[in-house]
Amino acid sequence: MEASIEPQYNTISSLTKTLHELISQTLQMDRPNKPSAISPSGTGPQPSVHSEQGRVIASLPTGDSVEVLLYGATVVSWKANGRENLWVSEAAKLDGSKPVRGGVPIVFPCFGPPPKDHATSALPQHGFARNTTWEYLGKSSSESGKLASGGDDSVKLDFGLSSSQLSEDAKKAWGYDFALVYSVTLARDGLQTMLNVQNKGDKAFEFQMLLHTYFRIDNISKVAINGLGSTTYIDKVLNATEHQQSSPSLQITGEVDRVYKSIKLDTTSITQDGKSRLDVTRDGLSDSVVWNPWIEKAKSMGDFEPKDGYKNMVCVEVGAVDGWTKLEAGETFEGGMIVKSHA
Ligand SMILES: O=P(O)(O)OC[C@H]1O[C@@H](O)[C@H](O)[C@@H](O)[C@@H]1O
Repeated sequence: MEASIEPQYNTISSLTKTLHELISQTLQMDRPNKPSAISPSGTGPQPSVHSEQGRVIASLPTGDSVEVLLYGATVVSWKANGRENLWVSEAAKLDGSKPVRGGVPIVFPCFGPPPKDHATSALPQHGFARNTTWEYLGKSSSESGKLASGGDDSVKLDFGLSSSQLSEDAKKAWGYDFALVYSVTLARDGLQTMLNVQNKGDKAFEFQMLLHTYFRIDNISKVAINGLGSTTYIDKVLNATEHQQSSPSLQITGEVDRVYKSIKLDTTSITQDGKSRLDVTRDGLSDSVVWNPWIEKAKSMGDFEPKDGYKNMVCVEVGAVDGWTKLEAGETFEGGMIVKSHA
């Protein structure tokens, strides 16, 4: 039986307070590299952050930038070295009417169509996080984490979503008391996106999560995905049967929809013409999905444009999707990725 929610937040200010408390708890967690404040030194150009039309845009003095829609906390652009690294469909809806086809939609609390016999069964495919409007919590600090740069070379944006912000339908379908904080750190040497999941209620819940990242690439026929050799995967194109990838490198020559489980190497690399293009490092997560819809599936998706856009994108999606992660009352989980873009 699902837990019922007691109304937690009577006012917007108590919600904001709770989310800020959550952030400060997050910042106090035992991490190898504690966050440091954005340098107020003023000795050189500083990162800039501004919001406009439901999105938050951060830029570094180098010109690198990131844009995050409040709808779904979807990262819709990440530019590094003058190049866009994310693919967004020309027909993507950015008005909150449906999840964004492109960028980095957040999949939570279920991946794919939820199983009928699970507490998520009444939710839509990939859950509610990608089609709910999040709150911008501010640029609380920069965080070096596995990124080398910090201080003036990086900026961290925090976004929050809790049970009280869900639509009535979503609350009814998944009545747990939770809080999510999504931290997007733009640094000179990469982008870090971390999802912190907290069980705020008195009942355990199970969830899956995934950062459904659409990477922009020049030409799919020149691309290889490396770091998934000797890994077991579920092939959703082949009736969800289980296989093992023997080759260290995957070339994409048709529809691919694979869930790689318990991956041994932390980093999955995308190479183009044999040269490193993007390195995707899992942090606290052990699964990844590789997806390219190819010709027919791209045609069948109304919001996928241009129709031959499958040649310019590949999804490498880090997550916890093999089975379920159980979070006891009061417990917290954190997972995400660090992506490096090679010029
Ligand atoms: O069309 P959606 O809901 O955004 O999903 C896109 C794809 O997302 C991938 O993560 C799934 O593995 C695919 O099966 C799915 O088709």
